[in-house]
Parts: sequence; structure tokens; C-alpha cells
Amino acid sequence: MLNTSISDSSSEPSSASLPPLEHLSFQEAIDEHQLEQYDPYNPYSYPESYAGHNGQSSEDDGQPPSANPYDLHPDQMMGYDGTAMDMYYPTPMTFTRQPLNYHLYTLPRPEALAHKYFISDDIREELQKRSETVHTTAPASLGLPDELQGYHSLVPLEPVGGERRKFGNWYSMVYRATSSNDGSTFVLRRIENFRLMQQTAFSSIEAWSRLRHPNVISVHEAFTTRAFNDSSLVVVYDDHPNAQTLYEAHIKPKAPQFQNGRLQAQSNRIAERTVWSYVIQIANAIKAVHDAGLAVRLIDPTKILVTGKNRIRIGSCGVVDVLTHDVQTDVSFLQQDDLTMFGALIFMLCCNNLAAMNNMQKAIDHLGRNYSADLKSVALFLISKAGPHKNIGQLFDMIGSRLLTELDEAQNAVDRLEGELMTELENARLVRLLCKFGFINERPEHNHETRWSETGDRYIIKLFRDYVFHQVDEMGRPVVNLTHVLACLNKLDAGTDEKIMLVSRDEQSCLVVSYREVKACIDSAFRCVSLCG
Ligand SMILES: Nc1ncnc2c1ncn2[C@@H]1O[C@H](COP(=O)(O)OP(=O)(O)OP(=O)(O)O)[C@@H](O)[C@H]1O
Repeated sequence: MLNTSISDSSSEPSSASLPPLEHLSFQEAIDEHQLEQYDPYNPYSYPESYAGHNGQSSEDDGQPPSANPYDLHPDQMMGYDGTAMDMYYPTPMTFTRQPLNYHLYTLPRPEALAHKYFISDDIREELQKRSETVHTTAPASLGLPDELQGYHSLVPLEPVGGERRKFGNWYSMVYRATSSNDGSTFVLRRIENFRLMQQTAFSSIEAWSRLRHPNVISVHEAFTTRAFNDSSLVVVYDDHPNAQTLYEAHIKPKAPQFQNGRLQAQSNRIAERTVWSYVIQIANAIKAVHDAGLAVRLIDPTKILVTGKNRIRIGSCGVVDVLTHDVQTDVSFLQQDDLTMFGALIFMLCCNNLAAMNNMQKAIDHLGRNYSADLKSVALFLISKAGPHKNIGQLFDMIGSRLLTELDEAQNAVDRLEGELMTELENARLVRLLCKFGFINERPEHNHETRWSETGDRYIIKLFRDYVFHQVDEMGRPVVNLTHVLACLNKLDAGTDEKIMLVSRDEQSCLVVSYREVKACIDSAFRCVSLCG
């Protein structure tokens, strides 16, 4: 069995995941008096102090100064910790990483729209962070190969320099890289100084690459390379940006935090429900692996990833098979070993201690005191002596109705996501409309006509644009109301018969038109532009 050396990395920098986001809502930055005047239903109505001296928006659209992330000191930037990646590299970065403002679109959004028209902040932020992580680049000073068997733009996912990372007895490093084939990112685990004795060592990788399971990180391929100036083994996996290992998520000691004015230690205790969810997902993964005639061979908190809310995936599959190809071992023996490692993992998680198995009795007592008898029975079953009847299927008999709870949760999660997706359904429709506006309005010239966009049907479109976007209140201040814009655009897209009054800019004339008529004007003007294009 592979003896994975696990160093206590409590003092080590965290991995590629970004630091927790500090929500700097701008309401926090304004005083109570200003808040009283703030209209929460008007998405862009800012307190007086953010408007220009004449009561109109200032040039920066009346945004509070702190809402612009680029104006802030890096330490204050939302969700941005410049040191998060820098600490991986021994030499200082020579570029400035511009942070995303995750709240760019929704900071001033009215409460009433919160879950109606837009995906929820949490999910959007999470997805944007993942996308930002994928686009991180490494400094050239690291001297990484430019190209590696169809992969480029390598970025280490572990600190470089300092103590070298080990995978069993081998030095190892994990990189994110982009595939030249399809532009997707993958994760490459490199094992240094590996000498391939026989090509058949890769036969297990072929078997692993055929296995697709929601709780196993898919294996794509493996190859040897001299691109790192040695003979390295590289195994390629699906990328799950911003994933944390179980160790990072639950075992690594957390820094104490201020609570009620006092610095307090943070508990790492995992809720029983979460442990059961993990147990079921890992058992499910092991069953799929065993059914495929393989063995996981490495069930360890540093090699299992949490890739979303309580979503677990076993990683680093196949590497041990290649590394120990010359040692012939019966697969059923290795599968029994998987169950023992799985049992040990439950103890480590419940005791928040990688070394829990060093004091068996203490670990059993701890688990018994803090968790249910059922969980203790499952853990004890897994570490019990191997036998012909001990298999992963038997574990499912023990789990019983908890499987149904997990199924309920999974279905609820799908429903939630479908709900989120629904909120984005109409976005493309409105963007298409806005694009048409953009093509038509203020077009300097069309068919040698310099006043094309101001005359004929286009004049109605111009007035309609004023009606949607350029209304002012009785004090002459811009009415910046997202609800009005969305309502108008939706009615326009539907072409309703509702009539609206469009007023010329000099207020000397007005036109009463239906949305249906405005829609016809836009369609014909856009056709005219696109046919000549
Ligand atoms: N498939 C993957 N997708 C995304 N991130 C991954 C993937 N595999 C590994 N990682 C990330 O790479 C980092 C390094 O992985 P590794 O398996 O070396 O874990 P580790 O915690 O550094 O363990 P060790 O101490 O044994 O080196 C981890 O933070 C992990 O989150």
C-alpha cells in the first residue's frame, strides 16, 4: 500500500482558492441620515452626498467612491487578496492583478428584484470567482515549460519553493494548464523523476479514463515528459477551480476570529448531516470504482476535493496504479484496503485530526461522544478485519434511509439551480434588444444620409430610448429605475398594444404610440442596417 506522507501544513499558505469575500456593501459606508433618504426601490438612487453639487449625478454616475474597486487599496478590494497567489512564487509579481467587482451589476439593485430577474449573488459570485481563477497566469520567472504534450499556460496550484511536496515517496506538483485542443483547463499532477519501465503501466489509466462518476475526478490521460528537465510522469484530470481538499476545508486549523470583541478559536467540527453526505458520496464513488474492477488506492483528506457546497470528488486516481505497476497485488485485496482507508477518513474528519488513527481508542471515544451510534458503527465496520463479506455493498445496507435524505438534498439542489436558471432566461432577449438599439441610435450616417438615425421611424426609436432611459424627475434629476427599464423592454419585445406618450426633447410635440408600433419601427430600422451590413 502506498504510504502517503502527510505533512502538517497548518502554517502553509492555502491553495488556489481565493480568500473569503468581504462584502463591502456601500450602505455600510453611508451614515443613518443618508440612509433615510435612500430609496431602496430605485436601483440607482444614491444618497445626496454621492450626487453632484446641483443635485444631479456627478460624473462618476453618483456612485459612492468606495463602490469602485479600482479606487481602493488592494487590501480593501472585494474578495481580493493580492498575496493569495503571490505567496506561491519566490520572486515578487511584476504585474498588478485587477480584481473583479463581483457586485458590479447588482450593488444598487432594489430588493424587490432580488430573486426575480437575476441569478442570486452567491452563485454568481462563486461562478465568477471560478472563472477568474481559471484565468490566473503564472510569472515567467517560474521557468515552467511553454508547452507540454498539448497543454500550455501552466500555473502551479501549490506553493513553489520551500518544502517540496511529496506524493508517497515521490516528489510531486500539481498544475492547472490549458488544453490546446479545446481551450479548456485541466489539472496536471506531475511526479518527478519517474522512469517508465513498461508501456503497460498506463493500462490502468485507460480503465480510469473510461470511468465517469459524479464523485470521482475524471482522469483524461497520462504521459511521460522531459519538458521539466527530468523524466516526469504527468496524469491529467478534470479541473474544478477553487476546489478545496477535505483537509483544507475541515481539518486544517482555522485562524482565530474576533467575535463579540474577543479573539476566539474557530471550531472545525463538521455537522453530522454533512459527514453523512460525505460518507454516502464517497461510498458511491468507491462502489463505482470497485464495480469497474479497480481500486481507489488513495482515500485521504488531502486528495479528496470539495468542489461545491458539500460536493465531494475523489481525486488523484490512477497515479498509484502507474507508480506501483511492477508490484503485482490482487485487486480484491486493494479494494479491502480502500474500505479501511475510508474508515480511517471518517475518524480523521470526525476528530478533525489527520493523526486520529494513531490513538484508536481516543478516536472511537471522540466519535461516540460527538456523533450518532450509526455513524460509529459504519466507521468501525470499515476499519474492521477484512473478510469475504466485507464489501462496499454491505455499507449501503447499513446506511439505509440516510440515502433517501441525500437523494432529497440532491433533488432540492437541482430545483434550486433550475430556479436560478429561470431568472436568467430572459436576459439574452433583452440584450438582443439593447444591441438593436445600439446599432440604430446615433448612427452618424446610413446610406449617405447623415440624419438617418434622427428621421422617419428612427425618430420614434430615439424618443422611445429617451422614454426608457432619459426620464428626469420634477427637479430635473435622472430617474434611474431598473424596474421601469425592464418593464418597458419586456413590453417592447412582446409588442403589446399598450400606448405610451413620447415627448420630443424640446417638449414642443408629443406622439402617442403603442409598443407594437415601436417594435415595428425597430425591426424595420434594424433590417435596414443589417441588410446593408
Ligand atoms: N482536479 C483538481 N481541480 C482543481 N484543483 C485541484 C485538483 N486537484 C488538486 N487540486 C488543488 O491542488 C492543490 C494541491 O493538490 P494536492 O493534491 O497536492 O493537495 P495538498 O493539500 O497540497 O496535498 P499534499 O500536502 O499531499 O501535497 C489543492 O489545493 C487542490 O485543491
